[in-house]
Amino acid sequence: MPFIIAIDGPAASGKGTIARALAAHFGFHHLDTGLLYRATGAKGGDPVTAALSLDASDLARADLRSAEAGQAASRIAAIPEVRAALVDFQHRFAAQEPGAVLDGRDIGTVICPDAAVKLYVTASDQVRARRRAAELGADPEEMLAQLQERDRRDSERTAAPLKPAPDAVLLDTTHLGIPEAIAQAIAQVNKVRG
Ligand SMILES: Nc1ncnc2c1ncn2[C@@H]1O[C@H](COP(=O)(O)OP(=O)(O)O)[C@@H](O)[C@H]1O
Ligand SMILES: Nc1ccn([C@@H]2O[C@H](COP(=O)(O)OP(=O)(O)O)[C@@H](O)[C@H]2O)c(=O)n1
Repeated sequence: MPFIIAIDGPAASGKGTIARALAAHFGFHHLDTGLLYRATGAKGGDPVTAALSLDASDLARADLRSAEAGQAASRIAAIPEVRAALVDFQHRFAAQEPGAVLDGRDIGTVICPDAAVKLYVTASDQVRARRRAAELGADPEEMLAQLQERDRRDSERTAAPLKPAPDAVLLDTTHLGIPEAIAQAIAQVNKVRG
């Protein structure tokens, strides 16, 4: 049985940073599931067809990290048929030995409800906006409005909304530096791995 770590949370909370570090530390595979939605939105055309035909070149596009790609992703991510089209790929990824770390919005609730460890990573809206604005060279106030709009859409949709799984451990990174946040995540995994 592969060891699965599910990491969910709102935009720019530090999910990817923690997921990459956990995968490196434990020698696991890592999938940023947000990239699947970003690539689907960026591909254009019918989003269900786009989701079903994603290939490596779609996922390697240089523009996927932009704020615009994030907004487009969150719009198509509310369509149940788009989400359904991406489930198999995520399940196959999660089945890899010796383990996998997947980060997104619905990993602990829908995609991998039996994950060995579930983390729900948060940070205050202002801190998340500041960090993402610094990363993209954007205005923090505009970024705050964008992140809040995206979080609202992701939380209010009916299909796999953003919310913590009942058995998720909350990790608030508002006052944590990257090394501290990673250390806390590793400690949570070690509690389960023994
Ligand atoms: N604990 C932290 N302290 C300071 N900056 C952080 C922290 N965690 C992540 N970051 C930075 O914040 C930005 C968003 O982090 P990221 O891991 O991409 O979030 P997510 O995957 O949730 O969108 C990145 O620029 C990252 O380097
Ligand atoms: N498992 C997932 C991952 C992302 N998404 C959607 O894809 C968008 C982009 O996700 P992301 O993880 O790349 O976004 P950031 O948190 O990195 O800003 C989100 O706002 C969600 O709408 C989703 O619905 N389910």
